Amino acid sequence: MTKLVAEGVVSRIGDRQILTDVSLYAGAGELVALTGPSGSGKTTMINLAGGLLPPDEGMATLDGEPTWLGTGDPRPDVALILQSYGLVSILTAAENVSIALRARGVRPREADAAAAAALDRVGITDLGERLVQELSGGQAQRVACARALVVDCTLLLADEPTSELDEYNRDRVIGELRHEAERGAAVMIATHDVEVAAQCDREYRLDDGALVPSLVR
Ligand SMILES: Nc1ncnc2c1ncn2[C@@H]1O[C@H](COP(=O)(O)OP(=O)(O)OP(=O)(O)O)[C@@H](O)[C@H]1O
Repeated sequence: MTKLVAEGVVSRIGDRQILTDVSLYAGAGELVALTGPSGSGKTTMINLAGGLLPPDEGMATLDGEPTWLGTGDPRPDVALILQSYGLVSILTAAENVSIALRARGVRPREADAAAAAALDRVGITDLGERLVQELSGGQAQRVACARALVVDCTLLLADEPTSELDEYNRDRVIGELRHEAERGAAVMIATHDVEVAAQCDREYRLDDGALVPSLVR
């Protein structure tokens, strides 16, 4: 069974400790919330779990293998929804989603069909041909969600994936992340939104880089 495990993770920037001895896990089929005030270390933990950053101490593993590959690129079976989206602004919404599959060796025609279906899942069927730079913040955020949904990943890490969405679209996106968990992925969502955290199965709360044990559920 797929499992993300972080054990004793420490992250430093210069002299500052950003994460202190963080241990957590997310198993296949689970939707796990990572909450905490602004600056508490959620993005750092998501990036580290996704293999974008190496831990200074401890380890993050997926199915027993380190998520950090030494390059800053995530493993192909890991999908991330980044806080900054990380979309290519001069490509269309559909191209941004399709590219995630093409980069994994899927044939263009198949990738394009899957991209259209993923845009449909997040309610932006009609925006496929629009350049990302012409989209609203909430529309672009849903393109970033579609790009993560399309790859059938084993670990999906989402950093504030609904911060720009109205309630309807927020619940729709969380519903799609739930589908990914039901399909067998482990899903971790960093969020400020108590409504989003309430829809998750378990919650880890960070405060100033450390887990708050009484608020782990
Ligand atoms: N590149 C960086 N250089 C210096 N400090 C950084 C850097 N990235 C993050 N930090 C610091 O690390 C701490 C944790 O940041 P992080 O973005 O992980 O928090 P967060 O909980 O995701 O915040 P938010 O909810 O505001 O997105 C903050 O104090 C931040 O200032």
